Amino acid sequence: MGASQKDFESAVNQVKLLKKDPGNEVKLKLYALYKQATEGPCNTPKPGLFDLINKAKWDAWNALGDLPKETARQNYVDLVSGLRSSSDSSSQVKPEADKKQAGYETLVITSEDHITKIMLNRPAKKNALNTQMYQEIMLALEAASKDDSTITVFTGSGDYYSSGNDLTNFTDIPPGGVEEKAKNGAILLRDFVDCFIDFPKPLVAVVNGPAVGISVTVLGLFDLVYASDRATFHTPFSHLGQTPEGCSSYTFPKIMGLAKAVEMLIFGKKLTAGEAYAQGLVTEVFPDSTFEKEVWTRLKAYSKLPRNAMRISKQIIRNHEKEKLHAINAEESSILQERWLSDECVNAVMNFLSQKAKL
Ligand SMILES: CCCCCC/C=C/C(=O)SCCNC(=O)CCNC(=O)[C@H](O)C(C)(C)COP(=O)(O)OP(=O)(O)OC[C@H]1O[C@@H](n2cnc3c(N)ncnc32)[C@H](O)[C@@H]1OP(=O)(O)O
Repeated sequence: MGASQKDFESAVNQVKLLKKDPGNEVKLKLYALYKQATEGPCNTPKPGLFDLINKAKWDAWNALGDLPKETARQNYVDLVSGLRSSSDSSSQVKPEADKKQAGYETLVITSEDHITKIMLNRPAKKNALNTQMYQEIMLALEAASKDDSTITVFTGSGDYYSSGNDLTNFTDIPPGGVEEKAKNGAILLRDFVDCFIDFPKPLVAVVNGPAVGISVTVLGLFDLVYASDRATFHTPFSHLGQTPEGCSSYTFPKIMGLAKAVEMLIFGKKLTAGEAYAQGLVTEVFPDSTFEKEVWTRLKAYSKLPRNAMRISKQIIRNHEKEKLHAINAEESSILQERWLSDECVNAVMNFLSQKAKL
């Protein structure tokens, strides 16, 4: 026997109580099954090209064709039941409360041994950077620049360092339309990268796993980059109809030479940790089995060095290029503002959102 109307209504209520966000793909399935169960086959007009969210919803509903209402109702109830069991065993990192700084939702920030650690904490989304995470990182860097730590460390929670810009950032269109969205995105990007250019203390990346897009490009503004041998470095900008950011159009050719930078930034060649080390992007690679232990032992020793000497040395090394980096950041952000409106970029993002096409 199929699910009753009461089972269905109860499942609809349970969705609102899920502890863990099931992700866009599942939300689309739930939406489509709900519409099919309550209204039958999709017969509304297809939304326009730029109405990304409603188009994705329409596509999901329309894909169910003539599926009977009763079957849709049963499939909805089964899907929710599966989600409830996996939501109960959610595994986001929850460190000891006394060391953790409050007020951040997408980051876990701890201060210990003169080290402020900023951990990207959206493991279920491979630590993709959504708008909130960009904003929280800027706040965290501002706070770390003033706290009593000597060094600041970025790392990722779970198996990824970060999968780069959260592609769903493109779907939340404001009343001013896609032009306003692109303009706001360029301002956010510019402000975000400026914080890395201006950061006054030694900045360290502990790259625990694969890194994509903007999480790779800003590494050129870090002072140390330690990588697990599981890490990879990927900047698939052309595949996404986009162009380099994070000052990488300048820092990468400077770090690794023009030929290797072009392979990464134009052709999207993914580097292993060993290759990234050979090309100067990574300071040192460690076996994954001993990565955390070796890196943190090293960083704890470094963090005891005199604070002012380290800060002033960073200034001497970096300050003469700051103005240039700000100008490059402004130019890269403004070029991206136009790119985000291009068919190439819109199609690539829609492709990811609708099919979850993998790189
Ligand atoms: C202010 C704006 C500034 C913008 C600056 C410009 C920045 C540019 C960039 O950073 S370009 C790089 C953008 N990133 C990507 O294109 C990566 C897209 N993701 C993938 O290709 C894959 O997810 C993967 C290879 C990273 C991992 O694959 P796999 O191991 O098979 O895992 P899943 O795909 O199942 O991922 C799990 C879960 O996470 C969601 N997710 C992963 N990465 C992103 C992302 N970048 N944006 C949005 N969502 C992402 C994925 O959809 C899954 O979600 P689900 O469980 O299905 O809900």
